[in-house]
Amino acid sequence: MTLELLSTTEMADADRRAPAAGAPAEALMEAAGRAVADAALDLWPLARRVVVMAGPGNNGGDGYVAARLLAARGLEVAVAALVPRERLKGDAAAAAGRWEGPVVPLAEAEFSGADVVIDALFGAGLSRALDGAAANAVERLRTAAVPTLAVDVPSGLDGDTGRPAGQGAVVRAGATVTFVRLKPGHVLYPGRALCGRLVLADIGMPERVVESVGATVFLNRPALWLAALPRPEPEGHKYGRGHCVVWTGPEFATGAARLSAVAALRAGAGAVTLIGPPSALRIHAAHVTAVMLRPADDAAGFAAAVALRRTDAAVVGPGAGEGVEEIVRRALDLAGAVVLDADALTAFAGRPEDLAAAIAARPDRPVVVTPHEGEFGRLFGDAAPSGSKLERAREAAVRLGAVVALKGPDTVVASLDGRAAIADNAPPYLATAGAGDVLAGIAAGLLAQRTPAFEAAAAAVWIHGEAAKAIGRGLIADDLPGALPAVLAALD
Ligand SMILES: NC(=O)C1=CN([C@@H]2O[C@H](COP(=O)(O)OP(=O)(O)OC[C@H]3O[C@@H](n4cnc5c(N)ncnc54)[C@H](O)[C@@H]3O)[C@@H](O)[C@H]2O)[C@@H](O)CC1
Ligand SMILES: [K+]
Repeated sequence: MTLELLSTTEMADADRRAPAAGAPAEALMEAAGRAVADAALDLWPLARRVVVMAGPGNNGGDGYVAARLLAARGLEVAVAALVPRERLKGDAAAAAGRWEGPVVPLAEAEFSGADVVIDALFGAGLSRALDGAAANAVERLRTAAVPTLAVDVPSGLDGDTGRPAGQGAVVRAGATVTFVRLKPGHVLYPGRALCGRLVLADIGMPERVVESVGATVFLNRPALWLAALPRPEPEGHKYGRGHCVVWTGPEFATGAARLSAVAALRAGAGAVTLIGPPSALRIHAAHVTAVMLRPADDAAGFAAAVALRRTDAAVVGPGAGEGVEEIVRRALDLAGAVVLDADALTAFAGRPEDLAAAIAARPDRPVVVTPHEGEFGRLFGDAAPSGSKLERAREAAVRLGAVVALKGPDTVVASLDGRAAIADNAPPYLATAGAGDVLAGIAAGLLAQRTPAFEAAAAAVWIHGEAAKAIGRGLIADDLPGALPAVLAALD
């Protein structure tokens, strides 16, 4: 699968440029309709009766093409039209003109007799809520519970945000056929769930047209960052693979920091040191062997411990405890790269500009912040970025001057240069206590080896998801570091 995700504006741009590049719009529509018909036959081979809901634009045009091709294959097809055919324009009008079967007004369509409903009401570019006969049809379709194949997106879904356009109704599809490239709304929740199974169809859009729109959002897959991952040098020294430090909080909350430290080591850091109160280090000593321990009672002690040896990456946050602002500041002062998570972000609750200023004081050294939604909300307080998850992660990256991994089932990694990666490989059982601490450690382990920040964060997110998949149900965070070698080996 190609990695670029096209925004609806970029997709419309590509549509406009296609004819000059040798791909006339009517040929693209014919190919799109054919892909829809093929998917219907493929996914529901026993279906005999099909209702095609056709909207006022080109999405409806694709529906008319699919109707014609399915009828030609002997299926009983009726079109349920949102607007009379005479009101269609351009290619959609031409496609509707070639449909010789029955057309009923959408308001009068009967879904319960159909084996499959094809939803060609609206495409990914819809910006306002479905209303009138369209909204009503979505509700009737829901109660009829007929399998539904969506064209481009389930109608009502905003293809950029993955949320209902204008907070209106959205079709819940069993499968969705989209064209040329996936859109962010196919991957971001709740869109991903509403799409059902995704089919990406090649409709003959010239590749150079897609390249010319300059996509900046990508599916998070190895091809995006593999070339940036460290390759151990055969003659390398352990410090050549980077030294990572992890701040540990008090003795009764050591687990999180330990998960980060072990994950950083597993991700390939040459050496990892836990730094913190001696009482906490005694607990760590009972659990870890390869991780080094260095006592420090406060921020000054932390700074002294960090300064003892070159520190290529630092993790502050997992199990750090309250009031770690000063530890964060020292880490930002002294370490090569810094990963801030959990308590480190909460220490700046409602003061994101203070964190941004501390980050700005160390230009050219990477910072990755890894909030979940709760930490994100606390950090930004009343001035929290709004919009889709993609927009919020991107705005946060710019405001903080850091790479942001906004976690969840569709983790978005946003860089400062506008690139973003959306993950689609996290299994649901990854939502478990301590999993985020492991993610912070993987990112730090990669950063310690000089992986650039965006690539390190995106790779960490993907690797973390794959490790979880390898473990399966019953996963606890303690299992994740041990699952990393197999995932990393598969990348070699
Ligand atoms: N991307 C591509 O390369 C191709 C796209 N095609 C199809 O073209 C579609 C996009 O076509 P359009 O841009 O015409 O988009 P739509 O088919 O979604 O229709 C948009 C039309 O609906 C109107 N509208 C928007 N919101 C409305 C609302 N809430 N109530 C009533 N009317 C509303 C708009 O004013 C506009 O006229 C895609 O979804 C896809 O199915 C294909 O035909 C072929 C190639
Ligand atoms: K649709």
